[in-house]
Amino acid sequence: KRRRSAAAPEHGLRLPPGPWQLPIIGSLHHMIGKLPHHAMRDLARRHGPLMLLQLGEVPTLVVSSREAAREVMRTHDAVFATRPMSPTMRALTDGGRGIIMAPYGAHWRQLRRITITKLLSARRVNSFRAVREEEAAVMLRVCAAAAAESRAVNMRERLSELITDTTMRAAMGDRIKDREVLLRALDEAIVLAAGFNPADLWPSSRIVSWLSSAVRRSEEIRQTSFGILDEIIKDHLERMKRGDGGEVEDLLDVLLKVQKDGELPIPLDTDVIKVAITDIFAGSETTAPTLEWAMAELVQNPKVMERATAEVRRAFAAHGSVREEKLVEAGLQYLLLVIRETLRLHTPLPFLIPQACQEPCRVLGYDVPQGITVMVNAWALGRDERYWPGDPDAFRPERFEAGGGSAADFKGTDYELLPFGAGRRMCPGLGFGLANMELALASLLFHFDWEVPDGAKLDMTEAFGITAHRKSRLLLRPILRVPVPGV
Ligand code: HEM
Repeated sequence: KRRRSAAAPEHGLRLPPGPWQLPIIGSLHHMIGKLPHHAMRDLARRHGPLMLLQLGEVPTLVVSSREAAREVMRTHDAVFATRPMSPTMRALTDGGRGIIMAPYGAHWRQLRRITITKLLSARRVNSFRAVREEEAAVMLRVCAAAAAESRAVNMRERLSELITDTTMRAAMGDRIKDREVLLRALDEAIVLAAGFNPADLWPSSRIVSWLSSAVRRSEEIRQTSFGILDEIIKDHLERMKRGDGGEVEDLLDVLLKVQKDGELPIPLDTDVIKVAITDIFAGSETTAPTLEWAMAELVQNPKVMERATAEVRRAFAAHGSVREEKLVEAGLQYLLLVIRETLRLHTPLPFLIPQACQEPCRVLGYDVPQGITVMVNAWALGRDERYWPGDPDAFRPERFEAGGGSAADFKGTDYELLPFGAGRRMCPGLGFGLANMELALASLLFHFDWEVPDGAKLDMTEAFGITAHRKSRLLLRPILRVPVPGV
């Protein structure tokens, strides 16, 4: 077959290869019937680790090897440190004013600094310890009730509720008006953000944008959530004035204080605070699906489940429940590897968050044009036979132990394992996310054994969406082994 480059071949440029294209749809026909990250892995096997696609009108560079990822995220990190802005994203994020979608520059740099030093620092994450423990206890009580009646638990519901409630309390406390409306708006925003909708694929077409409701709807959603956040901010400011800030300072308090102090080079306006708070929810969307996959893999792999359970029960036998303070002391090594292995196989953001090339650049001998969207197929890297020889698809946390075959970790320096990305735009919520995941998993395994209700094999199919979640819901029956306090 004839290979064609996605971007117009300019004079003397050596563009990366890619599959043949059709008018208007570009390369999209190569992806029909498959999940995008699966389709792009299959295409990359034929066209190579740097591949040009044309997704509708949008020229896209797909990165699919460790070496190519290192070039993009380390060697040329600054060149690729901006985000492409689709019409839907522009509407949802008020033109990229939050941290996730902000173009690279002074505004992003300032928000990133505030996020790292004040919102998601280790100290701040620790300050929400009690919130996490209380919410985990709520989940455990629901599981204990199910166990008492030999009922199965809908894990997706329980885990989503756990993460949503924990995040909500950390972000803006627990006295929230219109909580349900806000959560529904945020949920819908996540679906719209997945892209691959006509308005984002053909941004220049007026007919398409007129026919597609995505941008209109995104605008409405932002207005709804901004309206609710206005009220919440008003409440916070009144409480701060009264000196009644609640027990734990929440993230909105922190941002409002930063705003009031007024010591920033770029004043923090209230709309930016609203998008920044929304970003915290968006970032947390990855956590519950990861926990659900972890539980699914554990029940499918009884030996792993046994070892992880034994480790938690040994560490907390004397306490009768999992306490986060002790969790850190106990250092549940194996459980952490279970999480690492889950993130490898079920990379929650299969393409990370798209980046864009800010200036013409050479990568692995190819010319990469300015403005092109860059997608790193982290999911494909995590399952690549070259980096995980022998059993790339097997769930085997032991692979990360000494002599187990891989020393890779997800800290952004091992480019075959990139669930949190790497470089300047790497996830600043790693600590926040891990704290939630560790406590939740340790608690579930400490108190209960888990089984599939009819002993059937689980369906491990993934659903379409910006996060790689399970297609079928996960129903598991808990069997109480250690009493849940207060039940
Ligand atoms: C399992 C948990 C999580 C995973 C796998 C994950 C993954 C990612 C990835 C892949 C990126 C893009 C990195 C890049 O472009 O190189 C990212 C960015 C980001 N994440 Fe996370 N994330 C998680 C949890 C969280 C949590 C809990 C929060 C907030 C509380 C959060 C906040 C953010 C923010 C604000 C960014 C944007 C950073 C920027 O553009 O400068 N994440 N995350």
